[in-house]
Amino acid sequence: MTRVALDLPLGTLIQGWPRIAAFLDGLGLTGLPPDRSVREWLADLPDARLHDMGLDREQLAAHLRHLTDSTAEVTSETIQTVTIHGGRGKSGDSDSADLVVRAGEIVCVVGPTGSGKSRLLADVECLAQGDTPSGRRILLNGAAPTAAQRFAPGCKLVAQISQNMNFVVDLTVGAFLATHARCRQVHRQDDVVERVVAVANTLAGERFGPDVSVTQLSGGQARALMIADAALLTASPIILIDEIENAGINRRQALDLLVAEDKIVLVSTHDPLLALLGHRRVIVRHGRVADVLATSDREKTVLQRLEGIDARIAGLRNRLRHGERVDDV
Ligand SMILES: Nc1ncnc2c1ncn2[C@@H]1O[C@H](COP(=O)(O)OP(=O)(O)OP(=O)(O)O)[C@@H](O)[C@H]1O
Repeated sequence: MTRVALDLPLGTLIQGWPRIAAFLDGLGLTGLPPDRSVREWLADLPDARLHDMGLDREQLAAHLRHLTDSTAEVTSETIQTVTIHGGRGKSGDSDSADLVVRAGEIVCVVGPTGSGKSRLLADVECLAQGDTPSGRRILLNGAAPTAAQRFAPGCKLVAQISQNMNFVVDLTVGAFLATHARCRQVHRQDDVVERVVAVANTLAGERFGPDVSVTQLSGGQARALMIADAALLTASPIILIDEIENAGINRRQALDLLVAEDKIVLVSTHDPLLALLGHRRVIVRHGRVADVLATSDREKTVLQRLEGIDARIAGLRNRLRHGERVDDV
């Protein structure tokens, strides 16, 4: 077992490694102290308990090591959890908790300007191993990523859709997507291209076709195209989004699309509607994870009201765009 995993709290290990959770459960080892490290727990496990299981301490450690090692060989298709472990803020205070994000979950990152939202996303983007200013370690299925997972260009586990996205190629949307589909060795490339453009058009306010150049897309259209591409064509199981502009893109639909594809989604945002669309939100303060809140039922009701207000603002925006006068709201 890697050092990182041995030093992890049991709770994190169980959440992050589903196979270990099942193994311990099968041995009747339930209700384990979530805050103790594996090393401490193993050392204190009574001999009688081990005897009942027909294992000695070494064998139990060896089984856990085997399960950890075999899950370390994960491919992009099998990333079930991303764990953000052991970080500290700008003044050196530790993050309030480890954060385990599961496939199909949206976690929003909120906090004042300069609080460390982008740092947190960047830590995930580079699969940090204590080598960034926050000291965070990112674990995949509970284990440290292999060198290939971190550095091999063909093994891109994390896709980032950033705020300042400029295309450096001058291709049409169709040619751009077809090139991507070819790189991914996707069958029936024409169908996929058509599907990505169609889905992007359901997200973007203003429609665009496959023949328009990517450099001519508006900010909202480019973001819609990248989200549709990330959901339908990119193999990366982890998607990071640095804000989705509120003008001209259906944010709920964009996130639903990624969740339907079982992606692990982290979104940094200042937008209340987007923040409440997440299943949970991480509150970042002075560079540190200060809290993690699950979106409550009352907040979901607030979200519905916000979406109503948002739709009215969108309607108003459209009328103004089309040169109309607005005498009422
Ligand atoms: N945990 C940390 N340890 C050390 N430095 C940090 C940490 N978190 C953030 N910083 C530094 O603080 C600065 C601001 O952080 P960052 O850009 O991530 O903030 P932000 O919340 O994304 O801001 P904005 O909302 O303006 O985009 C950066 O220089 C970043 O490197």
